[in-house]
Amino acid sequence: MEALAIGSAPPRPPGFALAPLTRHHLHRSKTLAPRRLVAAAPMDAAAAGRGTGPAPPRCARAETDSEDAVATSSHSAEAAEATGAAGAATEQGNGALVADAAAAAAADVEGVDGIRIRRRPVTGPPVHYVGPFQFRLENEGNTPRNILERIVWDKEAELKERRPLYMLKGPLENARPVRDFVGALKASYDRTGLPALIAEVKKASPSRGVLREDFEPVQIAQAYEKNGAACLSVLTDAKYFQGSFDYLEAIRNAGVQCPLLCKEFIVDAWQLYYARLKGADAVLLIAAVLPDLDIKYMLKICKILGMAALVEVHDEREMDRVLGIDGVQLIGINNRNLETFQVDISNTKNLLEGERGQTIAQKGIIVVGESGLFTPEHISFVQSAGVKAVLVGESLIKQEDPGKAIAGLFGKDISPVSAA
Ligand SMILES: O=C(O)c1ccccc1NCC(=O)[C@H](O)[C@H](O)COP(=O)(O)O
Repeated sequence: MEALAIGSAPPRPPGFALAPLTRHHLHRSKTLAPRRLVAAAPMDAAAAGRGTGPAPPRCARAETDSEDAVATSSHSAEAAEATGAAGAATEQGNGALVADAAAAAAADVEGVDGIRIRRRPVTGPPVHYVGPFQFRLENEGNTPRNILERIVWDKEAELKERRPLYMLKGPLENARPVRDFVGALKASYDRTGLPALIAEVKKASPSRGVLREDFEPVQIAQAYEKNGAACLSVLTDAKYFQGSFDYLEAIRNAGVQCPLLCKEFIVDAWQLYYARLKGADAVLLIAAVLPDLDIKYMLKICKILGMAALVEVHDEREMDRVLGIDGVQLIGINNRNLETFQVDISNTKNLLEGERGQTIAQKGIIVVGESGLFTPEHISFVQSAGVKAVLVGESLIKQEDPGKAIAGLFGKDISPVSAA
């Protein structure tokens, strides 16, 4: 492992000097999306708490407003704040023209960075008070369009509370040694001839609510390991998955040998260091959220930290982007549609057909099939599509004995003991 370079400024891999803070990451829509004045909706817990009262009077205009801005990189929101991006708004008269312009702006974001998830609006939702009542002006620019966007915006707000990076330096030097995540997947595949299992320690999810009431992360992790999981994935997001970095740490400290994936919504390099500090051997990088430049930058940091990166894609476009990035060892194909939450495992097959599958084979990339795997037939379906590993949460965690459920999922006992 290379030496950790943490000082007062975040380390920058060679060739990436100042890249995260340049303004080219910042896409600012010059035209305003149509505005709607609404009573504050429960966008978050705090807002929900405040939103109970008599129906507010209709209000024609806000006194303050802000220009829409879409930041498209992990650092661009900070950059925008630093440069005072929020400005006064002007009202648009022609709704159709404005809608067209908003659509063009959204397409422009994809065109520039290839990401589907917009970053936190620089100004946050504009809030307007009339006497005791609170209103929020909703528009396309400040309203998350799907659950992943909502999660990411909340994550960016949550990260404002983080400790400065230099404070992680000392503890990081004493972090437990990193385990070989990719090696464990390969070894398991070679041992069983079946896709290696990354078993997910997942208490709840936005699509399914609470999956397991009596949630004992360490016990579950131990049971997964005993019954043949190659690696574990530990949800650390608290708000939407009821996860915790403490779970990751506790599992690591309990002597579990399986390498651990920190299942977090990474939007900032700081999270990589923190994940490592808490015992992660691998992290998730979501292509829908991160522009190519951020993925490259984060892959370099992962390498410095000795961690693997599971780069997650949802569709052909994201797959093509990720296949164009050097150094990707693991690609996860998520079968869950972010807009509808529907799970369709044929997504894995579709994305591995033809040239893409060939490129993946040539590059020696391990593909991980993610989400919606419940039966041995599902496992063999994604295996024939080309996956060498699977990431499974719900179908195991909901069973009375999640460890024993592994044999049910694969149609046979895959525990190391059974092979001995
Ligand atoms: O699980 C969700 O509802 C979800 C919603 C929005 C973004 C991500 C989400 N899940 C993360 C995952 O990738 C899954 O936890 C993982 O693939 C396991 O899926 P499953 O076996 O279907 O629990």
